[in-house]
Amino acid sequence: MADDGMLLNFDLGEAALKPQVKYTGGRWRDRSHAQRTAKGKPSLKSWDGANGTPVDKARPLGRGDGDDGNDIDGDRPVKRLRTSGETQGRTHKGGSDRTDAKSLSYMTGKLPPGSISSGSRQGNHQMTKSGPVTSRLFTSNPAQKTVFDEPTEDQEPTKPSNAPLSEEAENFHALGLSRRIALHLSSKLEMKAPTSIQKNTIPPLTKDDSDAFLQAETGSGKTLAYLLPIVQRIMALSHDQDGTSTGTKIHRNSGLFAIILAPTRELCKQIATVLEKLLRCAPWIVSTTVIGGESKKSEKARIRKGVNILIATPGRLTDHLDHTKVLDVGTVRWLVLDEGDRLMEMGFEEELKSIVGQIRKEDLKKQNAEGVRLDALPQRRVTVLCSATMKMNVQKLGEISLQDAVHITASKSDDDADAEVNESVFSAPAQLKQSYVIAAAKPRLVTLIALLKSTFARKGSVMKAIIFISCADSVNFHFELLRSLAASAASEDTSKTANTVADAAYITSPANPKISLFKLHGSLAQPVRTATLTAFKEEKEPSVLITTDISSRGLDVPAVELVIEYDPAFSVADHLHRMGRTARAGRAGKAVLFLQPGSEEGYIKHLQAPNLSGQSSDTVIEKGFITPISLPRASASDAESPVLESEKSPFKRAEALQLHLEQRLLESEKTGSKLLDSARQAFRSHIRAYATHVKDERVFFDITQLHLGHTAKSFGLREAPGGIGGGPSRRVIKGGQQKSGTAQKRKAAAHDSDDDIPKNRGTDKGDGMGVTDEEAAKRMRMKMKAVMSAASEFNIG
Ligand SMILES: Nc1ncnc2c1ncn2[C@@H]1O[C@H](COP(=O)(O)OP(=O)(O)OP(=O)(O)O)[C@@H](O)[C@H]1O
Repeated sequence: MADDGMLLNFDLGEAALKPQVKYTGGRWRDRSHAQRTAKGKPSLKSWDGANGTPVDKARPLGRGDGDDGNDIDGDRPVKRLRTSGETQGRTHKGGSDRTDAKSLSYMTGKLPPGSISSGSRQGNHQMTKSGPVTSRLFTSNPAQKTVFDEPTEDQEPTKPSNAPLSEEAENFHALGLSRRIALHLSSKLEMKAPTSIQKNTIPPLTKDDSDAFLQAETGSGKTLAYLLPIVQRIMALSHDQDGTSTGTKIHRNSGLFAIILAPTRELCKQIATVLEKLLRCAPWIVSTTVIGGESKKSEKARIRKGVNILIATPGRLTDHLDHTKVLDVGTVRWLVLDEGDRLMEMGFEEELKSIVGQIRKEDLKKQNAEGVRLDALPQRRVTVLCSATMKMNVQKLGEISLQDAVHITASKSDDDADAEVNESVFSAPAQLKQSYVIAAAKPRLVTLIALLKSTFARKGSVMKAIIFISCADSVNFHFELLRSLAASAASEDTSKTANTVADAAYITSPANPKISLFKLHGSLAQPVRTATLTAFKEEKEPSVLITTDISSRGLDVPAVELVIEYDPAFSVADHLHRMGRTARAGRAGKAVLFLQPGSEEGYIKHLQAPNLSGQSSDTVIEKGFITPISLPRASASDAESPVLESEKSPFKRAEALQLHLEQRLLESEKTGSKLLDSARQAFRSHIRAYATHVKDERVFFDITQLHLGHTAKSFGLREAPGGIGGGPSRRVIKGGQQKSGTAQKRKAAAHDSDDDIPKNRGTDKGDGMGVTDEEAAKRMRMKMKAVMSAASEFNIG
């Protein structure tokens, strides 16, 4: 019975069970009174002997909130027993926050309506007959310290800080771009005026030959800020400002003039798309990508045919520099390092040094192979470093790559720019509405579902949302858990996105009966990654992308209106990049950060975000589960979705949903769906990933404060699985009690599927998102060792 999900959810207090006397006949009030007198309980108020304080009486066996029409307390809301250490001050409207065994078991299909099972409650756990326990959702959660501000009246909408400037004030031609480009931007790309960073970048980069460090908010148009001057100056070889031909013909074999490096394949492809659109006004200029995960042979062939602008991941470019003889960097005038801090963070320092070194080593050719003078191009090699945030490692990258660089920001004056640098206010776009939810570990999962459910309750309120999760295993699990069962059962789909796109369950509403669910992480094959991202961008129905930090940088999907950080980012800079997937180019957007009560609450102040609003998981659950929850259909042929209709209050629905999810996991063992295994694996990787927050922020994300049992519940597990660093199966990390085998720890670290850590650079020299090899494992161990110093009791470094 351990795993059959038959739960006995009765609250009998701490006292030993006494034999029950059953009273029949007469009025229910008299029966109730007699029953209570027999138990020596004169009134409904009881006394908590342990605390010496009066407490609300726990509900007797088998009496519900009216589920069975046998409610002894009539309409009076029945409160649950409060136990020590439990969150204080919760008042759940509409009755008890717990769900009776009877209704839950009925809901999970294990008990017929009307039947009652017996058992005993131990602490805050529910016993099944054979002993294993399942912890209740709303009890024994750590108390939250944060006091939420009263919601203020609707304020004036904040003026977007990353929007294009007004057309009257600025235009691209006035900044020094040719009429041809300016016309193309306004007529074909619908860009009439530049953004601030474009306004400040285009003039110096089109006229001067200095290196530059571009820094501006997410979604402020940095890509075009560096691309436009490059295209302008290459075009100037063959056409003057008014578009008149200079008589010089430039074509794909005229030389490689610019190399753009970006940390992920997705970002490279995105930059390539922007550039392709731009080059439609100068089709004689040819660009291409060289990125990991694609055929090196065809990349070589494209390089041989000739290319003027190359977009690459550092690993793959180093590979081509070493092995592709036709790759001549003598004519290269620009090296752009997009998302510079991320490039360094991913461990590409050696590759970057090698690339910069090789490009500098080559003599600068003043004319190309055909003898065409390259005077319109910079007379020295220009390096442009680009990021929304600046970490210390960017400084190092600057030292490696920049010489006499100018620092260009979106600010109006140099003074403002200095202030930005000094104060490190590389903030989120002003119009982005930032908020956080304090959710304890146990109700985290249902809180997420409640948030999504209220998000999609109204048609058109949100079209696209992104959920950030710390590691690939956890992304896989949450995708499988939240997808429609009918879709996974009937999987005859052989397309690339067969396992990464599905209909969502649980979060649909009458207004949005179809919501598409997507998953993306670095352990997926490159064609799957590309197809999934394209499908997400093109999806017309409301859609949710569950992803790792692989999507946190540069990804530009303008229709994203909501970002949820279900697992907090590993650093504040990453947090800014994640939130920056919404509120782009002046659009509105919302970002919600999940934090747990306790040390994580300190992160709120650390963020120093203006107008950051907070709410409790109770509030989210109340809003989200105000209407019944649709459970997934068991098969495609089921006409109606089963709905949790028997549960009437949002909190009862939340508990019922949690039990349903736990039940699904247990039943998956029988059906062979591997959901339980996936949950266990996700849990392990999640714990490991939690230990990799940057050192300065580990005071908030303190692994010693994590309660493994409670965290397991957020993965639908009834107990914490073993295998975290090779230790025993049930552990609570507290006070450095943990010990585990080193060999297994190394193994665990080496197989961590966290996308934040490059794994594949020893062999394919790609972008670090692929199969683990020995060298990568060694580097990873070193990195893990470094980041794990504060978690030594966890011993997985
Ligand atoms: N002048 C402009 N007018 C209107 N839209 C623009 C303009 N410039 C860029 N955009 C749009 O703004 C969005 C964000 O641009 P981009 O991806 O270059 O931002 P970014 O600053 O590089 O962001 P991140 O730091 O997140 O990578 C894109 O959808 C782009 O098409």
